[in-house]
Amino acid sequence: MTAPLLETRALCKTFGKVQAVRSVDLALPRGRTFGLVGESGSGKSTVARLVLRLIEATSGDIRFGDEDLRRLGGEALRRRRRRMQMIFQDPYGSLNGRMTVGETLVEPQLVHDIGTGGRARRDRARSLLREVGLPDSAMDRFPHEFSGGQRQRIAIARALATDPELIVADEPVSALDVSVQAQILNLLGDMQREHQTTMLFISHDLRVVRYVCDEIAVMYLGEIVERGPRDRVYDRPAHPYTQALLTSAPGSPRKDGKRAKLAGEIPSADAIPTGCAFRSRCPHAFDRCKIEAPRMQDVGGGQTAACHLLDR
Ligand SMILES: Nc1ncnc2c1ncn2[C@@H]1O[C@H](COP(=O)(O)OP(=O)(O)OP(=O)(O)O)[C@@H](O)[C@H]1O
Repeated sequence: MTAPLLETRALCKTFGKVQAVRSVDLALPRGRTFGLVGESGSGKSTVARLVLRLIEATSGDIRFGDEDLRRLGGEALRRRRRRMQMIFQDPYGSLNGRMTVGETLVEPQLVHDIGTGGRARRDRARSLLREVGLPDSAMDRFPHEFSGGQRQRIAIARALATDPELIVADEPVSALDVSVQAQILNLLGDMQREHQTTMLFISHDLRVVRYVCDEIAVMYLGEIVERGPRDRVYDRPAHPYTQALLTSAPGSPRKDGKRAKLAGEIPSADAIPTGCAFRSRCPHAFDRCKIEAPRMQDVGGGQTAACHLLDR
């Protein structure tokens, strides 16, 4: 095993009384796609913003390569940022409508001092467009002239323009028509492999995550409750929350009727249940779950989960 590209230890973020991220340990292997799943409000986007240092952590560590990301400032942080890019859910909002596609792809190169001269940068922009399946003629057009899927292609090309080591994709296909989602997921997968980029892929949709991720972590109310290689987590989910998410997913193949669907709403992050945070919705909750928070434990095959049932 090579050292992970990105690692967090006991990462926490509070917004007043809201505990958005609670002691998250992550390790993203280089050149792989790591999926972070959970319902809306589980803290996924906050983790993304923390690791890109768009917001400051309340406590905990973030290591990027051999650097302590939370201590970086000034020029060193700027250099680091060049190696990290984000792809957002909304390709309409994330592209500047007043810039042509060519300008959109040249600008990050300028900001980060990549390439020498306008000509080289425009050549690179055209080659990025071709990579994401758009013609050279797109260079002089504006984002609004493209469909949602095409705009997400432009956003992917822009993310690649600085040759990043890490791409954080936050719900990158959730705003797209279902018919276009698979194309964009394929493209992201191809790009990731081609460029050997490490990707943190965030989605509430387990089907989407299964499609692209090598490893998966499941978040609930700011904590990671289960983690492991993709097939292990899908085929043998150990945590009742993961089981319920899988049973509740549209098109779920699990028709064995043994597993409960996800009941009720996720509690508010400013009133997290004591003990196990999932107990208020867990069909298996018992006394111990009220008083003691379960620790992550090994369930074999590189999979870990935090549930008292595992001790039974
Ligand atoms: N700037 C903020 N101020 C206050 N609370 C916040 C802020 N950002 C996030 N939160 C809260 O933190 C919790 C986690 O939010 P976050 O957006 O990270 O979840 P998520 O899993 O990404 O969900 P979604 O998909 O809806 O964005 C939520 O309760 C949210 O309301």
